[in-house]
Amino acid sequence: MGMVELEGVTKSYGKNRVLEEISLSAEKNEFLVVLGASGEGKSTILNIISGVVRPDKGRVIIDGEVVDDSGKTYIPPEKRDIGYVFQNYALYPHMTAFDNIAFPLRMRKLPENEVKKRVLEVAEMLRISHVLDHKPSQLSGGQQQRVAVARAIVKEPKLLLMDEPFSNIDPALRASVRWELKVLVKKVGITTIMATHDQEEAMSLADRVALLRKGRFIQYDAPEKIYEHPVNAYVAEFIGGMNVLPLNDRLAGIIQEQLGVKVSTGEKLFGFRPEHTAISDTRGIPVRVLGGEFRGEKWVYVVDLGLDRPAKIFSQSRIQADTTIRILPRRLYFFGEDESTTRIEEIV
Ligand SMILES: Nc1ncnc2c1ncn2[C@@H]1O[C@H](COP(=O)(O)OP(=O)(O)OP(=O)(O)O)[C@@H](O)[C@H]1O
Repeated sequence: MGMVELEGVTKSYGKNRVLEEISLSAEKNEFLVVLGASGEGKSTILNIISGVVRPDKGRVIIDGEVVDDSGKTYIPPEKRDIGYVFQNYALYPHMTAFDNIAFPLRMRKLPENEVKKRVLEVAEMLRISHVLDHKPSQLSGGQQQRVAVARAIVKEPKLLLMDEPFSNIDPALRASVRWELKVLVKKVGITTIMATHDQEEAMSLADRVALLRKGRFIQYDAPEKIYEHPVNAYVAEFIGGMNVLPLNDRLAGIIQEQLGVKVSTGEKLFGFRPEHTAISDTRGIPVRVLGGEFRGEKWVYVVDLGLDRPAKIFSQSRIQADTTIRILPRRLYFFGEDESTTRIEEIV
């Protein structure tokens, strides 16, 4: 049994069905990311786990204890031993960083010398010792986030929940703050569930990603597995930006002739990743180069395959716009009528 289990959780707000029989299991010390577009219900999931919101149906189990069975059993948030980092951090504005972090310990009536010891320890770990006498308004976004994380973990909870914890941090700093946070939660050894809409953030942090869409988890797996084996065209595009394109008779013919892969009837879409595409002089799918952008380590080109939408490819060298080239994807994905993945073909 995992540290956190959701079993068949359903939640509606009025007529708006937000969660539909979702189940989830996070192992002890796992870093789980709930990924979904805005409004898909990520915060609702965290709120159900923390106990702020109750499910209509299903059960919530933390460390083997049923904390909500959507009936009589309901353990309130303050008794669930959870640390919560809110999207806007929700620091108490009139308190110093020290007092913010100390707050959950003082609520538990710990002796003041113990409070001080623990606050100083966690502040050092998060490198905010020098700003402990500052009020939130005197802190940078990154420092505020660290105070919020410190406040959430200072009582050594069983579980850490974080709702979009990087959204208020300068994009240039996000990658390093993200990395620090991952190192920290692994060092402390705490089961973490984080909500985000940012697939790159999810991929870089998660042991496993639970991808939420239309009230359900459509894929729940390690980031590499989702990247390599997306269950459908939506996941393929959302995770890592695969080119997903309609498969007409002309393209099916080119794929068979040039890449040696026979297309089956019923396969309606095909896909390939920009980073899996080589440019070939001898064979491949002919495309017209519409334009490109220099990104330092590579060029990103938009190319036209004669379909209703263009594709992206990466290249190490400059290609003239308006020329026709041949592209050779290393791996091709095929999707059926309902857009689920039918097969993956390695091109040799
Ligand atoms: N208290 C509430 N009353 C009514 N509707 C709500 C309530 N809380 C959330 N909702 C609705 O439930 C849906 C899911 O909201 P939720 O905040 O869980 O999504 P989210 O994925 O976290 O989105 P975001 O990333 O924008 O915060 C939305 O349609 C939202 O309007």
